[in-house]
Amino acid sequence: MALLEATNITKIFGGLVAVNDVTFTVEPGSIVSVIGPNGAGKTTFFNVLTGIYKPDKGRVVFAGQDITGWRSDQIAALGMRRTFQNIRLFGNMTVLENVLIGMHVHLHASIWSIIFRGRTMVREEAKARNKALELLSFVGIADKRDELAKNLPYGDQRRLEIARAMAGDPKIILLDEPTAGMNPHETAEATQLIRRLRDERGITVILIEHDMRLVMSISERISVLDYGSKIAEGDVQAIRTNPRVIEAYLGKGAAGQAA
Ligand SMILES: Nc1ncnc2c1ncn2[C@@H]1O[C@H](COP(=O)(O)OP(=O)(O)OP(=O)(O)O)[C@@H](O)[C@H]1O
Repeated sequence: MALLEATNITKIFGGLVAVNDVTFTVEPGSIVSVIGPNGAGKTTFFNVLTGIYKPDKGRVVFAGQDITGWRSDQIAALGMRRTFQNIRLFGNMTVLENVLIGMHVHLHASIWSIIFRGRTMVREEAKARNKALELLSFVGIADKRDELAKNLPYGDQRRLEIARAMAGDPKIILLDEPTAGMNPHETAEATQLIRRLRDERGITVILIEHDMRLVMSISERISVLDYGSKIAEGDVQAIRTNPRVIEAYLGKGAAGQAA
């Protein structure tokens, strides 16, 4: 059974059809990418999947439940987490606190009592802190646990976002341009991390990404959007050799890079 099934999703802003009748299925344990030129509707589609927008038409089924119209916190609690194109960390909180925030839907104690060490919550707090530290180790920034998030280098902020997304034990993580602004070395490291999410933690991954080298190296399936519509879907080979995709979306240079 598919983990995520979005059927005939349409989202309209005023007169603009940002997502147009898109059907998209994700199998558990896979890494899939959504690509397309700027303004194609990728982020809007993510926003519909994660409950930030309600679709004007269509249905989203996740982990066997119809989640169409659910709030984003309810969807997160069911096991769908995401990162954002523009990093959204709590800059004036520490790295560790940012991960604890990501855990809050799973804790009985309120996040404030954890941060300010409410007496009755000591045991739960210790468990949460240990888990947060383990996640920071997984993404490779445990040594920075006490730094303010805003002081981390850019690549580490992206890692922290992933650790925070992992904090709720998600079944699936949606990554919106996780390597935007990274240098090639950071991008290679991020690629490894995304692969490890799936291979070592069993987390299904959906990726919006403009870096075609990354997309082609990591994706098992790729869906291509343009002007809100899905114009192609398939494995790397099918997308790489699809003339419409090459000409309209990858361009000759990118297609060469991907080959
Ligand atoms: N809240 C909004 N209100 C009105 N129009 C919007 C809104 N959000 C997105 N749009 C429009 O919808 C279209 C799709 O935008 P979206 O951000 O989903 O594209 P994208 O494929 O993610 O682009 P990019 O690769 O540049 O991030 C664009 O024309 C955009 O201007």
